[in-house]
Amino acid sequence: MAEVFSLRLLPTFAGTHRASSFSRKVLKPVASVSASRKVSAVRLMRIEFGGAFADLLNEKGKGSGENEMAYVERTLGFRTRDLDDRDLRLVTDVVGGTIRWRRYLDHMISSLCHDDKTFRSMEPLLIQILRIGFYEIVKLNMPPYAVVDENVRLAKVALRPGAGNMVNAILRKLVLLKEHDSLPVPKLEGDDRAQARALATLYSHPVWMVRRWTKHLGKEEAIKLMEWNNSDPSYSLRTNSGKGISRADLVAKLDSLKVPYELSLHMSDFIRIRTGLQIVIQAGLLKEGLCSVQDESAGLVVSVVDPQPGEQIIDCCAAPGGKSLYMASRLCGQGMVSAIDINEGRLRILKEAARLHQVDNVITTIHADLRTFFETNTVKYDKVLLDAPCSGLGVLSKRADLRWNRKLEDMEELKNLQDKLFDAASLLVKPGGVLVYSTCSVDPEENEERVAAFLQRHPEFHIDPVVRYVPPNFVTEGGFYFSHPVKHSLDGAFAARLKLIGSERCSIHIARVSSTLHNVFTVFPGEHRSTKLTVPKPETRRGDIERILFTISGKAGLINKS
Ligand SMILES: C[S@@+](CC[C@H](N)C(=O)[O-])C[C@H]1O[C@@H](n2cnc3c(N)ncnc32)[C@H](O)[C@@H]1O
Repeated sequence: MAEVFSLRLLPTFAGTHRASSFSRKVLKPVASVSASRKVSAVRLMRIEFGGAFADLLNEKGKGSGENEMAYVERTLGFRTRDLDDRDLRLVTDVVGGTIRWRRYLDHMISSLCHDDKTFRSMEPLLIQILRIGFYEIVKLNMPPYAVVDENVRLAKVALRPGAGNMVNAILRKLVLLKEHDSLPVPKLEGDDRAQARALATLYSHPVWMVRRWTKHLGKEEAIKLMEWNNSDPSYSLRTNSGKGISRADLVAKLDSLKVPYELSLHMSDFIRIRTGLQIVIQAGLLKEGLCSVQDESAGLVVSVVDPQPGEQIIDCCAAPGGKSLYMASRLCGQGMVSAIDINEGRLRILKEAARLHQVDNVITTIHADLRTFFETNTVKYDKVLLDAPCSGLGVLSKRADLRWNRKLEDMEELKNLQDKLFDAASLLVKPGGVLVYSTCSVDPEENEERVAAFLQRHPEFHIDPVVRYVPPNFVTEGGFYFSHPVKHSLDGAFAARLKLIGSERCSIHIARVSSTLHNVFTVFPGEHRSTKLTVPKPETRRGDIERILFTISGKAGLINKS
């Protein structure tokens, strides 16, 4: 398709361009720069400044091209031809890799600039073009002079001739250094802090993550985890048995599309693919509801829940619905999955997917904040899944941009939210029922530590070891499920299965301490444990067991006054 030129003024990207870079007209033909390179540069701008996602999974196959082209036109001032399948793969690889290696690439780019100020004052689009060039030369080992040539041309047409000259000078320096095997990389020396900074650059992660992982895992394991996060992600497909599709049916489809695959070792309805996801998307397998993209590590969380036909299940943080859909399909049409989420838009996606997967007769969506849901809800469930909002530190290989968006401060906030949601979810469990707490994090503070804190507040629950539900190499010493990216070559995930004791097994004793304080004792016969809580409500009497247990969980204000 012929290139089309625009004479419009170029807009800013969230105010990040310098004025000189966009208040000018594009006059020169730009056909000589590859479409994938132009799209990659613009997509990187969108991800860094416009909140877009790094992966193309969020796009609906080829149709996304139109969207992409509109962004290209708005940012660069000219259109480019539509992307073909090969271009799409290239964009996915270059964008994912350039984002992952950002810290490492920036270190090298700034080392090859005159001074740090030159780097810091560069236009954002110029930085993206340089990052792409550095990534292609250093990590993809592409023919260096072709890379230099193309990136110089892109800088010239998208910015100005001077920008092209700068790209030329810096990339040529890089090529020379690479040829002499003397790339400017930091040395692993000095005290812990200096080493953490060096590791953060060498493996391109935020320093706080490196410090956290070296503390929790040790240096060697932390490095292995970072290497995993920097590797190309592989994906799994789950066959949609709810629609009567078997794994053999999906295998036949993949064969006909020539997409290489491996059958999952752990789950009978999963297939792993290393490459070819774009082909699967473009062939319409997801759109037709034949399968879902779901990591086996997430599927194993559903195995921990172990949905059985006829059960009432509630998925407390359900959207966009990967686990709800899988649980629904395992109910074989009998039972119910109530899917709550606070995010209405994401819940709509879940509803649409349920229809597509023909499990909408089993799934009911509820738009609510779990923290207050119990105030109006009276139903109790056999199984309660809390797939809590978390840092996502187990899925950094798939979510290339996430590492740069997460901040250390998020962790405290997330832990508080997780505790609140955990307490709220516990109120939905039937006596004798099951509560599963899960995350896609590898961080013990979001996993084991949250469970331990919960059990302190809720002695009415006890750990039900997951050994009966997942393969033994996924079971931790504490009886939890844990998928370790390096050990299992899957995303990181965690799940604890907790059981609420039957109410008949718990007795409550209330002793008056003073006119304003009562001690509430819950006694668990046969479990050799009891808990005591001093309740500051003189009116508190034997009352409703759940309300008292709720009191024990720390919400004394909600105790039944009757
Ligand atoms: C990890 S995601 C859930 C992923 C989902 N289980 C799946 O498998 O597709 C966490 C979800 O929690 C939801 N969430 C966060 N705070 C919530 C709250 N207070 N009440 C209900 N949902 C909440 C978010 O909107 C988000 O969709």
